[in-house]
Amino acid sequence: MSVLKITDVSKIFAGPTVAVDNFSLEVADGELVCLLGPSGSGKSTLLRMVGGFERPTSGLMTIDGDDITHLPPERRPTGMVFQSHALWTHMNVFKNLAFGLKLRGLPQDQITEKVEAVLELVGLAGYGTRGVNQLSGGQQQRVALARSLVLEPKILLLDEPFASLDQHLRERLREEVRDIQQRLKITTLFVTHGQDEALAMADRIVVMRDGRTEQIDRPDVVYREPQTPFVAGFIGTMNLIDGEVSDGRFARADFGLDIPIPDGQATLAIRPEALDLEASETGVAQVHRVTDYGTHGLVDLDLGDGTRLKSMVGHPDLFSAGQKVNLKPRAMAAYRDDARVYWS
Ligand SMILES: Nc1ncnc2c1ncn2[C@@H]1O[C@H](COP(=O)(O)OP(=O)(O)OP(=O)(O)O)[C@@H](O)[C@H]1O
Repeated sequence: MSVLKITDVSKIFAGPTVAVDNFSLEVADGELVCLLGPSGSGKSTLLRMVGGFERPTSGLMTIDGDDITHLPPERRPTGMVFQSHALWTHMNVFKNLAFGLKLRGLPQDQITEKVEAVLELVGLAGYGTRGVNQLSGGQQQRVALARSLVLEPKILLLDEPFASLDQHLRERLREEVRDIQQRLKITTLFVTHGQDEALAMADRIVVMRDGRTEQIDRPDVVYREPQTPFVAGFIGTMNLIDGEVSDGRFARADFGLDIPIPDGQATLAIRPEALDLEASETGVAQVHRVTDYGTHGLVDLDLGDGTRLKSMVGHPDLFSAGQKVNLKPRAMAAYRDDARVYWS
């Protein structure tokens, strides 16, 4: 059952800039969907429209069947957490969380009960009397999350909530938020331009480009079966090589396998972990650099014309700069005119 339904929504800013272009999406009950895309692809604008902070130029949005397209934020069953948490620094943690409940006219004992429960949920039990400025960045972001959750929204909207935090804390918080989201089974729309975050947290990822959907799928599917060269290049590390295919063979480099598509231009996509190397004095590529990461190695290769490729290897000590190698892809995809025409 879908809770949130976005149908043909567009947002055109003066300029004109088409920030969101005829976008449709259904989010199921309890699902966490990540909007992932490069800067300017319209993620934040879309999220802000769902939260009521931006008015769509056209289109329809419903929550549980009710039209919310033109409702102000406070009349929607949504809770939004912003990148900069926007907590009230002149109030302590408890008051920050209690504020919205007070506006709703809840009695004090219920307010206290709900605030304490949500502080416990985000791992900040006992922090109620702390000033916001006496908290670390990560704790402040937990309070911001708690402030949304305490109002028990049907849909949680998160706009790059970890962007200002360091890598280590970001990884911890995304696990915590995912745990909380799953425990509460709260339907969540999450904006990020971090692919790791999307792959780690999402039930489904919407890859956005120029205000449109490039692909919607489960994280593993987006990673393994990117439908367009844009998605292939955007998610994870990918070797993308343009060239001609003729009689099933890639003209620029012999990969030793047939690519069964009609002759013509193609973009090949091969993951570094799917590109095996075989040392050979007549190899088609030359090793440029070998980096040993301990758990694995990364070999940078040159196809001879300046094209760089990467191969992930289990034994980096077998390779050295200047060495010639043959390329043995175990899996690849071929794209033509922005569509996937072959994959193995
Ligand atoms: N208030 C505004 N007025 C005019 N143009 C805007 C406004 N807000 C956003 N835009 C434009 O709309 C487009 C989409 O912006 P948006 O912020 O939604 O992208 P984003 O994918 O969230 O990017 P980022 O990851 O950098 O936050 C951009 O071209 C942006 O310049």
